[in-house]
Amino acid sequence: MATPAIEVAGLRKRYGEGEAAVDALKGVDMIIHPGEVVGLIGPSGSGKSTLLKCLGAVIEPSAGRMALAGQTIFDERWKIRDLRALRRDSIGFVFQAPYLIPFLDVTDNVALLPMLAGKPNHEARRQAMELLEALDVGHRAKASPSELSGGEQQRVAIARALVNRPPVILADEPTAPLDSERALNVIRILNRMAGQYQTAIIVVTHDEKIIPTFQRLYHIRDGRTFEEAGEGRSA
Ligand SMILES: Nc1ncnc2c1ncn2[C@@H]1O[C@H](COP(=O)(O)OP(=O)(O)OP(=O)(O)O)[C@@H](O)[C@H]1O
Repeated sequence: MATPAIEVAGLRKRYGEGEAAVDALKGVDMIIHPGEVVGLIGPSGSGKSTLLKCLGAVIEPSAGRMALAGQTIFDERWKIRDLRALRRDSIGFVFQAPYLIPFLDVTDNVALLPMLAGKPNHEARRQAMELLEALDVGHRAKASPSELSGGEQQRVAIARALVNRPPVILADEPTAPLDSERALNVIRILNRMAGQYQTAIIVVTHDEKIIPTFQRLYHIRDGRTFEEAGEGRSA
C-alpha cells in the first residue's frame, strides 16, 4: 500500500505544568492514506482542536510521533526546522468561517498562497482558476467575497486549501454554518477533490448530517482516539 499521508503514533499533548497541567492528548494513533476523507468526532473538550493543531504544526506535541507523506515531522521533538514552510506547502486548512480576504477578488484569494510561495502571478492565477472551475465557482472568479453565498465562500476556501496541492487538509467544522444540502455538497466536493488530488482530509465535525457520509470515522474521547467499525464503514 502507498505511504500513508498521515501517520500518528502515541501522540500526547500536555498543556501547562504541575497541578495545573491538562493532558489533552493521551496517546493518539491514526493512519490516513492519500485520497481518504476521514471524520473525527468527539465531545467538547475531548481534544479535537488540540489534535488538529498538532497535526497542523501550530502547537508542539509533548510526546509521540507524527509523519506527513512519509516525512517524520515530529518524533519526541520537531524534526524539521521550517514549520511555516511545512504549513504552507504540505497542509491545507479549512475552517468553519471561510476567512476570505475581503479586498481581494475570489481568484486572488486562492492565488495568494502560491504567489507568496514564489510562483509567477499568472501561473498562480491559472492554478486558482482551474480549482475554482473544478469547484463550480469559476463564474464568480472576479467577485469579491462579500458578493458570494455562504456555500460559495466555503468552496473558495476549499480551493485555497488545495491550491498548493498539499498531501493533507485539516478541516475544522467546515459545514457548521451550512444547511443540509450545502453541507452534503461540501462533503461531496471534499471526497471528489481527495480522489482527484490524492489528498488526505480530516474533517472535525459535530454535524449529524454529514457523519454518516464518512467511510472511516475516528472518535476522540478524553484525549484518546478509536476508530469506529460500523456498518457501511471499512474499519
Ligand atoms: N491552551 C490551553 N491551555 C490549557 N488547556 C487547554 C488549552 N487548550 C485546550 N485545553 C484543554 O485541553 C482539553 C482539550 O481541548 P480541545 O480544545 O482540544 O477540545 P475540543 O475537543 O476541540 O473541544 P471543543 O469541541 O469544545 O472545541 C480541554 O480540557 C481544554 O480545556
